[in-house]
Amino acid sequence: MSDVTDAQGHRLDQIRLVGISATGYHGVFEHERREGQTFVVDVVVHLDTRRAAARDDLAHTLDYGTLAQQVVAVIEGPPADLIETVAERIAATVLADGAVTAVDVSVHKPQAPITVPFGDVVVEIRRDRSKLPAAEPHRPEPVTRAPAPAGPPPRTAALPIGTVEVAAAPAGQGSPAAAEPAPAPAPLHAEPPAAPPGAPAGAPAAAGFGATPIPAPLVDPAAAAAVGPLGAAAVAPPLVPLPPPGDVVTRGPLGGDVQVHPADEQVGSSLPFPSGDATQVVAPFEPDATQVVSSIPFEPDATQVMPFGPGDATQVVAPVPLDGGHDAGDVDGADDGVVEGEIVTDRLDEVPDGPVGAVLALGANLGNAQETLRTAVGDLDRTPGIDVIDVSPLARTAPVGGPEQPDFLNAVVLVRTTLSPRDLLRATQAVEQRHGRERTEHWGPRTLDVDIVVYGSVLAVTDDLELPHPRAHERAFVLQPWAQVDPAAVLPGLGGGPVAALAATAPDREGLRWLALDWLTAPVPAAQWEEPAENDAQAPPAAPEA
Ligand SMILES: Nc1ncnc2c1ncn2[C@@H]1O[C@H](COP(=O)(O)OP(=O)(O)OP(=O)(O)O)[C@@H](O)[C@H]1O
Ligand SMILES: Nc1nc2c(c(=O)[nH]1)N=C(CO)CN2
Repeated sequence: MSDVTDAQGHRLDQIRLVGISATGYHGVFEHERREGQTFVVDVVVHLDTRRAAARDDLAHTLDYGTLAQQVVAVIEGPPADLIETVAERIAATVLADGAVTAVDVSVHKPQAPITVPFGDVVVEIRRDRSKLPAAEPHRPEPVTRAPAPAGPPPRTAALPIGTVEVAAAPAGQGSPAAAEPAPAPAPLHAEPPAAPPGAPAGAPAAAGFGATPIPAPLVDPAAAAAVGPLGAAAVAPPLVPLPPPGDVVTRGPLGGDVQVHPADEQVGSSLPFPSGDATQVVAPFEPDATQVVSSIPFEPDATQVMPFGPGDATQVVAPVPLDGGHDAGDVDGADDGVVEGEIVTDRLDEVPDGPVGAVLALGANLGNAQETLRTAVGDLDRTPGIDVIDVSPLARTAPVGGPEQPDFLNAVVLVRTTLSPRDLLRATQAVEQRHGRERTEHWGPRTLDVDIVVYGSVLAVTDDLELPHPRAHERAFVLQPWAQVDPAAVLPGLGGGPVAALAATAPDREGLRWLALDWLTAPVPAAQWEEPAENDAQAPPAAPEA
């Protein structure tokens, strides 16, 4: 495949891991699921290896030993019908490391059930930060698990709710062949994949897709492929002992060659480091206050800012003006040297270097609510600096708080924005106003409400804008639609966590009824408003027949 370049057009370095083989149970045919066969994988990781080289520090690159184990875990993990799916899972796993710009994955199936003599069958894909994988990364189980039952792993498994933080297996733990099957990745879309080459007409569709407790997200597959799971970039590779220096070409632990290819030969270990210290490439999301506090400036690096992925450094924005006139703790505005009338800006006014994923929650319960929401989605998409990436199914929800009022219609919209957080707030408020929003009563009825649920992984508390939205973590009318459109989403910050799990326990979850998947294009039948079914809060309507 062609080279991958950085923003300046320089070829990126590569780590190649070739010929990793393991037994998997992937395939359309029953005998493939039963007996298993050998799968062979090649991976080319595109990244900048200079930082690691300059510091001679494994923490700043991808550990190829871990990479090999992850590949084996996917091969040996939950069966998929297609090697395309296996390739996506591997790509997602590799891209979960924020140091990686792009990855090429080839999955070979040399014993494929093809009825004519053949040498090999290979699926080769490239995924990067704009063409994201259409599968979830491999997430290792916590190490204290009961032994896996004998025999091939199950054909389907539950959505790995609650396994957002990866407890990576320590280096050398067990042989790869003895590794347990990974939990089933959550599918990104509900479209049944086509039968693989060689499969007879009418071969069963992929059972691995959509067979999760949470219904498959109801999105256009093309859009789904462009949208990364929020949790994806939070997965940090485990650290293992540093290999001997200078092993430019060594034998991989699984027999394949692993090669490190610096792209720029002149770059030596004494290279002065460009702006941005390693501390900026921080840490996966940790729901622990002591972990999320960081003093880094709000300068999302374009290569780190992943749509809906907290791969960028966690940013905590205190209400501090850029001129540094405040103490960080000085939030009361008193004696702060601010001249009345002066425009005070803080980091929420800073424009990001590249597009940032944000999640917007829309609600309406006055007027023609569905029409309002539909128009509002269009308004948002037409706003310069905002691209609508995906829209959740529509939910009818019982009002939470406030006076007695009609039920709401709620939906969640995933956007990518180049606006600063505060400009995004202004833009959403402009859309509210366009639809006649009046603020008369706290939590009162409204023609349109648009809240910013998250903006990248920014954590901020200021007078006019709080991120994530301070009540998002407890609102099923936000969490349920969000989990539908991004099942792997993780709400950052205190009280945050996997959105699907939060949704399942949110106090207002019983008040939610799904209305429509295709609500942007089709009217909601009035009958669905009147007679919500019992206990259907977890189940949005089935996708319309193709
Ligand atoms: N993340 C956020 N998204 C939207 N508004 C926010 C956010 N954080 C703070 N605000 C502020 O909240 C103010 C009140 O917003 P709004 O009138 O929409 O509240 P509400 O919808 O009635 O209640 P809730 O905030 O509980 O949804 C806005 O003027 C805005 O400045
Ligand atoms: N069901 C429901 N309840 C609410 C909603 C809402 O959008 N849906 N919004 C509120 C304030 O933003 C308060 N209560």
